[in-house]
Amino acid sequence: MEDPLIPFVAAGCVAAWVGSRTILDRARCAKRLPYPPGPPQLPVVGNLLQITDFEVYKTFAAWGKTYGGIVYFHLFGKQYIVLNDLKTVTDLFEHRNGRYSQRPDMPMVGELIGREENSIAFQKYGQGLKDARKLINSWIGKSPTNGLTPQITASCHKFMGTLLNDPEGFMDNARFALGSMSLKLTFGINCKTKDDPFIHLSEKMQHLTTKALKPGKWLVEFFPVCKLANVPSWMPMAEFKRWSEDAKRQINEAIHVFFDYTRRAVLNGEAEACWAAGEMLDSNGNMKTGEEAERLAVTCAAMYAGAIDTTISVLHMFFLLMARHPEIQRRAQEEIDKVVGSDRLPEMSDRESLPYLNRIIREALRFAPVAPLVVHSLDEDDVYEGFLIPKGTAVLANIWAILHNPEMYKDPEVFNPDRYIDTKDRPAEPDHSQAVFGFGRRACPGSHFALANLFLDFALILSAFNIKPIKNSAGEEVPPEIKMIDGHTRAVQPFKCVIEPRNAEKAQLVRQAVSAANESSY
Ligand code: HEM
Repeated sequence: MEDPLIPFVAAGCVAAWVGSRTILDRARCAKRLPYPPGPPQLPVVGNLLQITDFEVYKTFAAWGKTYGGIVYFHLFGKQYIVLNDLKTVTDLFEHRNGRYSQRPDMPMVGELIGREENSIAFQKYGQGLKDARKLINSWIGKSPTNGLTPQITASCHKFMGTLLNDPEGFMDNARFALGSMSLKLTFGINCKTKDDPFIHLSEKMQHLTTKALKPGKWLVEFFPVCKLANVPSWMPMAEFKRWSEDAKRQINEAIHVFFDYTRRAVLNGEAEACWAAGEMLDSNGNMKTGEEAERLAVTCAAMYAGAIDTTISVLHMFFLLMARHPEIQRRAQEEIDKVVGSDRLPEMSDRESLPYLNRIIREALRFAPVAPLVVHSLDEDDVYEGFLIPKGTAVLANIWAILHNPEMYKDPEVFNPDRYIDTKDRPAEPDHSQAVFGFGRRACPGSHFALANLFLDFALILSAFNIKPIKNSAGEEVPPEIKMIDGHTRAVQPFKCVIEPRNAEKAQLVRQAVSAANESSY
């Protein structure tokens, strides 16, 4: 813990709280139904000592083998349920979505830095969230790209240009390409370089949110009853309070910086076509103000936040997988060459004609789910298969366990795009890759957009470039290792690979596409 409060105050509160919770819980269970099964718990800390693994979803999956698809545990009395298989997740998050669309209380990220109010993903379920999701759906919710193909294509082409000119910087360049496309589509902001102040501001917001979400970092997450969140920030050890106040201020300021940029452009008659500009005026042509404008500003800011860490994680993983699997890369290139020919680059309209590439996308999503655990909650008690699920429980869908279930996927730790087709030796395995986008009424509203973007990036990269492992001093190729950074989304640890054009003609096609993209208004 970085910010421990006065230890004896905390200890007293903990003991009192956990004691009262335990008595209440026992009384409740005696009268009512049992909680789902789970591993044995210690007094006070509950299951804390059993979830020290940094890939905690693997621990949960192992619990699933002993206790079944639905597992109960607690940390300092805070109640959790893990759903380890597709059936339980579908039963609760999809079939009972009216009940399981809430987010649990998250004191640091939700309350203290204000993301319950100034984001979509951490917002409590209610009319405000429904309205925001409706708006996002009208921008990007429909299949396949909601008329955004030219914008996505221009952005992907510019990214291809950076692979030619700065292949070693591919990880940062990919992030910049996605981030700048997001700011352009949402606010009409044109970012030319990675040092653009709007990019910096967006990244700052991501960084603050990620820090607030870091598991185990904040004592306040576990002891809401002590009202740690309410301690005055001047107290000597209330560092977490001072940090969160500052983070909240920075996030709120940033949201308004973006929004005000577009508002000024609209008022000056200079606004580029973008989502924010399209929504700012009411039906009488007057600028929206007050709560309405505030809600719009928050919804717009959510687009960068929702898109960046998720999509970039898949894109980085793709480079890594291609460097590790030259035979898969070659097969995909052969498919693309056959369909596209040699005198043009792939386009969005080629999507249906490239089944092997589409299997690579599915398999990349399954192999390394970006958000291995997705958390929902409920506002009233529920009963499932005879077990009590108390209101307020953090209910975690273990997406990693679902997509790595050895009963469904042979050798789940192997990257194998062919697992989805029938062979003479075995039937096709099911495609549940959509699970990586979450479930029910909280499912990702950006999934169609993300998949279209990933398709075009993957197709263009494979069409024009070879991705290879780097060589060691003995001249041998050393495939990059799969190493992840865990957080609320999983990120690929920085790695190196060789990216070079397949031939001079492909490099020329990329240059032409980049010039056209730079000349376009996208
Ligand atoms: C590969 C890319 C992506 C992945 C894997 C992904 C995954 C997810 C997941 C797992 C959730 C939580 C779902 C749940 O609670 O059940 C989510 C929520 C969300 N995503 Fe995505 N996402 C991706 C791309 C995007 C993009 C491109 C956007 C927007 C442009 C976006 C916007 C959002 C928003 C606004 C939410 C919050 C929804 C809510 O809480 O109601 N995502 N995403």
